[in-house]
Amino acid sequence: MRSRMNIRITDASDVAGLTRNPSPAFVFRGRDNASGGGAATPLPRGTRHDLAERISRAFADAPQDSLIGGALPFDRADQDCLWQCRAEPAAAEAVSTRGLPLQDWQIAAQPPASDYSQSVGRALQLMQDEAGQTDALHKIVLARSLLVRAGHDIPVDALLRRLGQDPAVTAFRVALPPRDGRPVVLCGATPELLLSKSGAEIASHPLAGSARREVDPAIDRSAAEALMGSDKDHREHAIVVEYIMDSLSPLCRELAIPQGTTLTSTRSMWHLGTRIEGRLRDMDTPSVVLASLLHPTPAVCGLPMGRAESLIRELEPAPRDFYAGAVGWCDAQGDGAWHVAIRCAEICGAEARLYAGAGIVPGSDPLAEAHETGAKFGAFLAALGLPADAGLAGLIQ
Ligand SMILES: C=C(O[C@H]1C=CC=C(C(=O)O)[C@@H]1O)C(=O)O
Repeated sequence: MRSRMNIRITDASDVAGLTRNPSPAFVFRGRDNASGGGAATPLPRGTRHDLAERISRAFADAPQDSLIGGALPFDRADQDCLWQCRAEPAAAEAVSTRGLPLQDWQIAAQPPASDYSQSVGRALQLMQDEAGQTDALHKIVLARSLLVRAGHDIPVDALLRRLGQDPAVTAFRVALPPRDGRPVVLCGATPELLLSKSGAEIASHPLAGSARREVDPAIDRSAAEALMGSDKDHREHAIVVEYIMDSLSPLCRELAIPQGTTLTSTRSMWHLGTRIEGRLRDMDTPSVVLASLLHPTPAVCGLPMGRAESLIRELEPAPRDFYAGAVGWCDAQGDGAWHVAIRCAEICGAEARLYAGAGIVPGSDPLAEAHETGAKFGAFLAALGLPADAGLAGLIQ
């Protein structure tokens, strides 16, 4: 199955269609190399309610090598940001590394790590108070952000190149709606496949349950073993797998978990992961529509979903926008790959807002969850040339 692509779209106009934007509208760098090019046009914006209709209309008169790609927001009521363009073979490009490492930078934790721990504590208290009730909260994923300000514009292409050096991730950049007339991009390196589709075959590879990688190989191995033996992390993980199996099963004639739950890793994190594979009943449903049906999984939201969504709104100080949404691409046959938009930042000029979240279930420890989010910032911070442990500032080591 073709599950990873390298897509580059050039010569895009901005989302509002007001100005020309010379930067690519979307780029995905994974194991397979493929790319799209030519003029990218913004799809009319809308929500998941009219997504299938907009996709079908967009492909109706488009050439066979046409692609749609971009970002779905975390909040299902918000508008997505999708682009249409023609696919073209991947071209090797020289990327300047000028601007990295960042110079004259400052980092602000928003909220501070201690406030984040308090919110985790509140969610845990709520779970305890509601235990046994109908509609009780079983899991919530709470996120925090780091605002990085540099003394110069952040070079997104160079950053993408550095993020893509980890073979376990899909590095991406997606042009978002401009802010005050200035270009905004979502850029990151996600390890989590929400959904890929090739013909009737689909796959999903949810991750939940995490431990920070260690430099010393023996300590690193024990961290992995502790994660694999952790009841709390397996409960946190199983909620995601069950949700995805339940959501996909009505759409599939076959659905299986061939290898069970295994350890997976990026260069900076260990995770529990479960690859799910299926065969669709109706192979004409486009991958982006399937992704929007699955999103948001309890790897980024919680269970029950509606309760978790409203508590996230209450406990997180700022809207997530496209963090914890989905990013990906879809071709005219409906095939494509959509990834969970994590380990990423929204970048505008000299500013990047990095996001990281952690799944909370009964038994979670507020301080450990703050550390976990701190560790999840590590890969992005390192790619910017900043201290990888800057997200741990303010936490007792
Ligand atoms: C929500 C994030 O990670 C998710 C994916 C993998 C492991 C997770 C965890 O262990 O909490 C999260 O569910 C994030 O990185 O911002």
